[in-house]
Amino acid sequence: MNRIGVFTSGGDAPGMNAAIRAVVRAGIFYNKEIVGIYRGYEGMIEGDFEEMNVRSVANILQRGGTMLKSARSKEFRTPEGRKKAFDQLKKHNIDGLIGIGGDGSFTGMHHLFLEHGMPYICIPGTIDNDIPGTDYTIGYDTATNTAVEAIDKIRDTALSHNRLFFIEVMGRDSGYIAINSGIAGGAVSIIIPEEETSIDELVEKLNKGGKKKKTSSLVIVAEGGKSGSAMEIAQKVKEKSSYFDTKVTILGHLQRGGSPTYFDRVLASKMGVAAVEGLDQGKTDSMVGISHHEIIFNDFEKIMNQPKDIHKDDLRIAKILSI
Ligand SMILES: Nc1ncnc2c1ncn2[C@@H]1O[C@H](COP(=O)(O)OP(=O)(O)OP(=O)(O)O)[C@@H](O)[C@H]1O
Ligand SMILES: O=P(O)(O)OC[C@H]1O[C@](O)(CO)[C@@H](O)[C@@H]1O
Ligand SMILES: [Mg+2]
Repeated sequence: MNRIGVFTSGGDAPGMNAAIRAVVRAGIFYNKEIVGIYRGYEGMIEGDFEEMNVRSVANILQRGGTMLKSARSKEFRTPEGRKKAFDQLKKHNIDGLIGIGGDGSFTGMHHLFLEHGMPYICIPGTIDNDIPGTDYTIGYDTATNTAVEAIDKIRDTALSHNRLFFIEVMGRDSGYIAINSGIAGGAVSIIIPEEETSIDELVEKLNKGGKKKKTSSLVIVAEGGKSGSAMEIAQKVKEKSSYFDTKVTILGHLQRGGSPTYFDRVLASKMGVAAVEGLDQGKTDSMVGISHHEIIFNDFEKIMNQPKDIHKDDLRIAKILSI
């Protein structure tokens, strides 16, 4: 393994830059050549490559976003698109890949490996924390802290105006950001895609709070849930009870940006070094992860066919605390 390509793919996540830096510096430390691939699989198909050196990654550790830029590529989902990407990698003598991205990006690398034998290691970088085989993905801690900061601010207005707020957080089909920002932000209820939510039970809970002189409430809603968006849930609640002055805030992409927390920087640094070492030692079709504070590797087949369990106990705790 002499020349390693590094890229970021899927939604950007705070800490991706720290991971790129770690891959480039560890690669150079182990006498490898490192090639940066711009715009994820889109840039891989087009051959948008650049040689990286120690200085290419100076002053990026603390920055949000990704200096290599990111993309979602439709073409890479096809065997023809992946063949084009592989031809570009061969043309540039790249003999191993380190991709930083979410479950979709990992699946893409797996297909490239199956079809063309390109060795790779995935570094889990997504705010969603929705990849099995690691306790944490890069960006999740920062995004959840950002959500909590926003929730605290909304609470000020909720309290001052006696309002009920529905706050929608990101997480595609994953309730991680919702559960933990909900616990940290003192939400009365947390609605996640992994669990059915009864609107009647929610209204009953809110009414109960109202009777106990609770004048304001925050409900955290994860996007992509079966009960609908925060806007739709708020509407359904309004139809069943006119008791509340109701507002909706969608936090959206502000959760994806900003300077990474210390946790995400350290996680990204550890995972970046481990990915280079793993690839150099012959590991492939695998993802670096963290479990009980230890760096681990998991093969694609072992982890990607199982759902990541949402912590049922966290939901239980949220329910106890929101009486
Ligand atoms: N099943 C698949 N087969 C081949 N390529 C895939 C597949 N799924 C995803 N990809 C590729 O990976 C890219 C990124 O995937 P996706 O948009 O799902 O984001 P992700 O990596 O899961 O990150 P995030 O969820 O944080 O945005 C896709 O645009 C596509 O090019
Ligand atoms: O920025 P885009 O492409 O709209 O994607 C939004 C999605 O990306 C994420 O931020 C990360 O996967 C999800 O939480 C969200 O559903
Ligand atoms: Mg994903």
